[in-house]
Amino acid sequence: MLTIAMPKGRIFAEALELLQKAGYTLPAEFAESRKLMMEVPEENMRFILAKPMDVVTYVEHGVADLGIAGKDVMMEEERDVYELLDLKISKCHLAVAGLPNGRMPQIAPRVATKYPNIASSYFREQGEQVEIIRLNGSIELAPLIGLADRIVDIVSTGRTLKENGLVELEKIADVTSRLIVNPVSYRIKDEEVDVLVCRLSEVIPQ
Ligand SMILES: Nc1ncnc2c1ncn2[C@@H]1O[C@H](COP(=O)(O)OP(=O)(O)OP(=O)(O)O)[C@@H](O)[C@H]1O
Ligand SMILES: O=P(O)(O)OC[C@H]1O[C@H](OP(=O)(O)OP(=O)(O)O)[C@H](O)[C@@H]1O
Repeated sequence: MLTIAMPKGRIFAEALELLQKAGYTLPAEFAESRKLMMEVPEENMRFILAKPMDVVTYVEHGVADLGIAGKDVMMEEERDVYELLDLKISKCHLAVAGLPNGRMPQIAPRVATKYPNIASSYFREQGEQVEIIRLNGSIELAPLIGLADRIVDIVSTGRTLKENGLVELEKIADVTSRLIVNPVSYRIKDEEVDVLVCRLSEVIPQ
């Protein structure tokens, strides 16, 4: 049996659709239920539902064999998991944004973000020393209220930036969701994992 950690939230629906397209029959209540663990004996699979940032933790600890996680999450922390497939769902990108004409102060510019490691390595590579302010959401608020000079955040349609009068300044990286696997599961359940990978590969959007 394979245990798969699914991310709650916006990736969930797209990931579920991909699994269904790949021919997996999943219970109808899966999308609506509040249950966090569900067995699908006919498919010899078990699903757990986790916060997107936590999926990789379940997989790394081996309590889930596989998981679906955004590339942003994979970039933020180096973890002991393998990336098997780019599922090409939940497309977005990581970017630096700020107020139009908002200058970076010479001394200790502040950058608000949910991704402190990505942001600090990005600015380090640019040769800029910044103070990172970690937030958990509504990142676009930070420059508006004077908490930060820049933000590093996900941009998809650009609507959140636009509606808050911010502009994208630099793109950091493209982001899509990935199928990840625990290294030990990959070794001992290789046949089951390979079947899933093959079936998903055939339905990944181009
Ligand atoms: N606006 C977006 N459009 C497309 N994909 C996005 C967008 N924002 C985030 N993502 C991708 O979806 C993943 C999960 O984002 P989501 O907002 O569902 O989770 P979260 O940030 O943990 O949210 P919350 O804490 O509000 O539940 C991110 O890691 C990223 O890969
Ligand atoms: O370019 P857009 O299509 O507007 O999408 C980008 C927004 O989506 C995400 O926020 P989310 O909705 O997850 O809310 P959050 O602020 O709680 O992270 C991200 O952090 C941006 O704020």
